[in-house]
Amino acid sequence: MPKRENYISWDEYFMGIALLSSMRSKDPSTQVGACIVSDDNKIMSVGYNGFPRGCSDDEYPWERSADCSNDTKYPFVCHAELNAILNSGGHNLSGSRIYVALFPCNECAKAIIQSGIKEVVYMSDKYAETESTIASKKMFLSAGVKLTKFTPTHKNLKISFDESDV
Ligand SMILES: O=c1ccn([C@H]2C[C@H](O)[C@@H](COP(=O)(O)O)O2)c(=O)[nH]1
Ligand SMILES: [Zn+2]
Repeated sequence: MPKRENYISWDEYFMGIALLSSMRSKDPSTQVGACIVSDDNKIMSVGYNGFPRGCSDDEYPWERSADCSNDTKYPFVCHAELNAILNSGGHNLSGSRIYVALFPCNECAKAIIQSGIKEVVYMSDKYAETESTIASKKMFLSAGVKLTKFTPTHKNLKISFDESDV
């Protein structure tokens, strides 16, 4: 019997894991997932955006705007990329790549560069016009981090939990 032909690429596999991770996010507006992969295609860590441990999802605010910035999510939420870096358990991330649903902000860009990650594969760049993203791109360029827009060959992937589908 010939091998299956319609299998997913490495990029689709790792971006798929980043997107699956993002589905754990409680952020009602933007769910971000990240997956860090070694140069020999081993998954080193994953993360998604959420409040730090001990900071309840039900007590901290999910608002995008308020009179006081501490009544919004922004000072408190830990970004997907930073969570993925912190979740890697201190492993050497030099030469790895990170798959992200959303182009990293300037704070995540600094953490990505300092941890030795060499490539960012991103899907959405919806905040491309913001100062944060412009600063990220400037730093990535200076630091020699490769930026790759994710180009899938499959438009959608289906995951079924129906055991009769196995
Ligand atoms: O690099 C990034 C940038 C943003 N995030 C998270 C932080 C927030 O939870 C959302 C953005 O919310 P908006 O309502 O779209 O402003 O995305 C991240 O994880 N990584
Ligand atoms: Zn960020």
